[in-house]
Amino acid sequence: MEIFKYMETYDYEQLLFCQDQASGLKAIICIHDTTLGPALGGTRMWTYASEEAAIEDALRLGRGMTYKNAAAGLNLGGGKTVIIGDPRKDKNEAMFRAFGRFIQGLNGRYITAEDVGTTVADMDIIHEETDYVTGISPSFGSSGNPSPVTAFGVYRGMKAAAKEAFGTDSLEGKVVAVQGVGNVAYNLCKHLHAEGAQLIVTDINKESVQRAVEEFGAKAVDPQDIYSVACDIYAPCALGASVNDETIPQLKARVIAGAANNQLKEARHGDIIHEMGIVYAPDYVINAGGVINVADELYGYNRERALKKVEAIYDNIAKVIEISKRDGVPTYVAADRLAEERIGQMKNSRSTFLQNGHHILSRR
Ligand SMILES: NC(=O)C1=CN([C@@H]2O[C@H](COP(=O)(O)OP(=O)(O)OC[C@H]3O[C@@H](n4cnc5c(N)ncnc54)[C@H](O)[C@@H]3O)[C@@H](O)[C@H]2O)C=CC1
Ligand SMILES: CC(C)CC(=O)C(=O)O
Repeated sequence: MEIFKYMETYDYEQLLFCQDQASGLKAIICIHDTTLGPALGGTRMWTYASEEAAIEDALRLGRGMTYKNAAAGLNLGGGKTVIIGDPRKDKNEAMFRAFGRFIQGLNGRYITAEDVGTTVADMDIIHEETDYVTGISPSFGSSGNPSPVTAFGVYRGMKAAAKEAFGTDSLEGKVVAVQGVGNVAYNLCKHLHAEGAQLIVTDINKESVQRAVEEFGAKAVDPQDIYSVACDIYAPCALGASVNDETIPQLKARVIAGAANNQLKEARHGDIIHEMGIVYAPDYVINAGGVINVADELYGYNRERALKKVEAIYDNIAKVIEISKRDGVPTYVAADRLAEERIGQMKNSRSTFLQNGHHILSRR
């Protein structure tokens, strides 16, 4: 990968490699765009097949956060971190302390939170070194684990997409195929089960599947079979790129609505599903509940206020569908237009000179 070429193509600001030998920390922080404010995005810990795969993930996820935060109406830019390692084996206190010091060194340009492989406990350790971390324990006045709130937002967005596809936003009796029943999807399943949806689930972790079977009466299938099951809604809630050339021909669903980031392997897959008449709820619009929740900490966390904003993901998905129909474009393009319009307007207003920080004559 030609990194600078890639950064230039998608207008990235900064990519940082952080290494701490004693703790084994290998982290890549990507700051994509800070037009709207400091870059906020979680930290993913994963066993990447190669360093290149980790860099690509950081870059894609960081850019996704710029669009997510802009489309959600947050005054935040986009960034993300990936830590290379196995979250079940390689974590230690010193690793997250070292990482916290690197974040502190950015002086507020980047604020972190949880993502796949990291927990509230990890954020609490980072907090020992920096204030630029959200989703820490509620005892600090923070919002805690973002996953249940992300799930609530996905549930709301799924209803809006269902309204478009089925003429009603009731999910009662709808069959939902859920890929990955981790932190977010477990909570999503709770909402869906309560509304009377039928669940088909899969996960590479057998215990997670068993929990969904026992608690929600879900039907379990093998990971490779989740794409082809007879269902109304496909909810990708594991990792990215599950909508691709191999899986699209297998899909029976009329709606794709789930929590995973970067669901489309490539943009053209969004065009294909659009042509097939599938209603796709763009990933970064529907899964913004977590970031909306942690961002509320910047104003003094108020859960009621945060949940009200997350509830409105229903309206945001409806708006994206409306733009898609008005402009005759797939929903992923409509979502990009929504985000880019806001960033573009702010970029322009920021071109006005303002003397921030030191006085221009302070060198005297
Ligand atoms: N946690 C949050 O608040 C937010 C999460 N997301 C995204 O939602 C997705 C899920 O996040 P979490 O629930 O927090 O992560 P998680 O790690 O708790 O859950 C992911 C689940 O997917 C399973 N999985 C991985 N590969 C799989 C495969 N090939 N087939 C089936 N299952 C597989 C894992 O075993 C795990 O149970 C991720 O893409 C994450 O980036 C997006 C916004 C916020
Ligand atoms: C988990 C969130 C709080 C932020 C984030 O990284 C995301 O929305 O993907």
